[in-house]
Parts: sequence; C-alpha cells; structure tokens
Amino acid sequence: MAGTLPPILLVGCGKMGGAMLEGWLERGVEQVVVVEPYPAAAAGFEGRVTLCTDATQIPEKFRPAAIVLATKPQQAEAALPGFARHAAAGALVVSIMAGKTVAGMTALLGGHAQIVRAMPNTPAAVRQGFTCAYPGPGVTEAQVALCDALLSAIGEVAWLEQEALIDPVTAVSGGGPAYVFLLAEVLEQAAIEQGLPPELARRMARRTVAGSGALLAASEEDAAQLRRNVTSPKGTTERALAVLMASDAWPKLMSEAIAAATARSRELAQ
Ligand SMILES: NC(=O)C1=CN([C@@H]2O[C@H](COP(=O)(O)OP(=O)(O)OC[C@H]3O[C@@H](n4cnc5c(N)ncnc54)[C@H](OP(=O)(O)O)[C@@H]3O)[C@@H](O)[C@H]2O)C=CC1
Ligand SMILES: O=C(O)[C@@H]1CCC=N1
Repeated sequence: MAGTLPPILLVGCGKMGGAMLEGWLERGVEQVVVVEPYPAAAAGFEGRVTLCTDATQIPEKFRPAAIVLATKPQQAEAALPGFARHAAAGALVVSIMAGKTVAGMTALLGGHAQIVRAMPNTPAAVRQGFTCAYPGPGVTEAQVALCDALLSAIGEVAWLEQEALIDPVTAVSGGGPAYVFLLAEVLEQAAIEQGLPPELARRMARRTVAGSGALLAASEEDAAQLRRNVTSPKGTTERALAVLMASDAWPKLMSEAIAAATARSRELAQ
C-alpha cells in the first residue's frame, strides 16, 4: 500500500514510537496526533504533528484509522482505557508493547477492539527495522493492509499466524539489536586489551559490526558461509572461533539468553 498514510494516533513517543513516527512522516501521512505525557520526548516533532500530553486533549473531531500503542507494557493499564472510544469507533489498534496480549488489551479498551500485535526493532530509526505482526480476531484484510503500510515505512514486515510466537520474536528480533551492540562493545574492549588505542578500537569495532551487517544484508549466502569465508584453515579466525563456538560458549549462551527473554515476554502479559 503506497501513498499517503491515513490519520494516526500515536500513544507514547519514546524510542520506538518516535522512530516509527519519523518513518510515517517520511512516507507521507494525512495527520498524526501524538499523546505523550513527557513533552521533551516529542519535542523534535513540534509543528509536524499535533502534540497532546494526555488522551483528554485529543481533538474531538479527530478520527484515526489506527491507534499505535508504544508505551511501556507497565504503562498499559493506566493508558489504554483513555482510547476505548476511538477503538469502539472502528480504529485499528496496533500495539508494539512486549508481552501485552490481545485478550488483555481488549479488556483494557472496554471489551471491543480490533487489535494487531506488532514487534518492531530499533533499526526502524534508519528504516532498516524488522517487524513481525499478528492480527487478532476481527481484524479485516483492509486493516492488515493498513498495518502493513505503517510497518513497511520502517523496514521489513512478516505476518504471524499464532499470537504465542510474538514472545520468541520479541526475544530474537525485538531485542536482537541489543545483542549486536553488545558485540560491538566487547569487541572494542578486547581490542583495547590487545594494545590498540581506544579511539581506533572503537572505530574498528563499529565499522566491523556495521560492515558485516551490510554484507549479510547484501549477500545471498548463509551467515554460516559468510563466517567460513573469513576463516582460513589453520589461520587466526579459526583459533578465535574455537573459543566462541565451544559447547559451553556462544551457541549455548545465546540459546539461554533467548529462552530467558522469551520467558520474560510471557511474564509481561500478567
Ligand atoms: N526499545 C525497543 O527496542 C523496542 C521496544 N518495544 C516496545 O515499545 C514500547 C516502548 O518502548 P520504548 O520506546 O523503548 O520506551 P520509551 O520509554 O522510550 O517510550 C515510551 C513512552 O511512552 C510514554 N508514556 C508513558 N505513559 C504514557 C501514557 N499514559 N500515554 C502516552 N504515553 C505514555 C513515556 O513517557 P515517560 O518516559 O514519561 O514514562 C515514554 O516517552 C514498549 O512497550 C516496548 O516493549 C518493541 C520493540 C523494540
Ligand atoms: O526489552 C524490551 O522489553 C523491549 C522489547 C524488545 C526490545 N525491547
């Protein structure tokens, strides 16, 4: 669905909400009303959107096609009831909150809402995001198309058939950028330990992670083959990978980390 996006109500203009909003404004959107109680968070959007600090300030005549919920999960209980009238009027509700289920949000929105759960990630800020989305009961094909357009404005989109899959998605692609940034941090630290000047260590860690990501994005080869392409037989990389790929090292740690994050996503439903 190309072209101008219809009116959107954004609830929460923090890191993710703000990144999504930039994508919609770049794509072209009829009107956006933002509800954000912390004015500094939305200051960069002044003049481009209508800013409100709570739901009571939303212009009476505003009829959003979609309400995008981008507050923290812990803020859902306080925030959602304020938007029940818009949901009841037929606006699609798109929640990016970790953990919060369709059933739980429907109850907070007064018992009637068409809800899509979506899980984006922060590369959305440079339109390189990856979002998985699940349409709840009653969501129409036209609403799926609308939601796809909203999410495509910040990167690639995949649709899920089971709500429960959002929990591992949250752990893998939702949180995934944090694990990659951690890699850049520890690579920089290890470089300094080997005697490289800190500024050079920082530059090389950032460019190595960013360049490898760009190669992965551009290549048709599997990640494993790209790894093998670096690893000369009896060379230096082989020695490093013997440490990183040991049975108790990265593969096991990543599996434990993803299981822990998936479990936390399930807990957040409560
Ligand atoms: N960060 C990430 O990588 C990702 C986050 N998410 C999900 O996105 C959501 C937002 O995360 P993130 O952007 O990191 O968090 P932020 O804290 O940066 O953003 C949330 C914003 O919502 C505001 N807010 C609080 N209460 C209300 C309210 N009642 N009405 C409207 N706005 C309110 C907060 O204000 P204040 O600070 O004053 O409380 C804050 O500015 C979370 O639910 C998270 O699970 C999903 C995918 C990735
Ligand atoms: O850490 C979190 O809970 C959120 C969801 C995925 C990324 N950030």
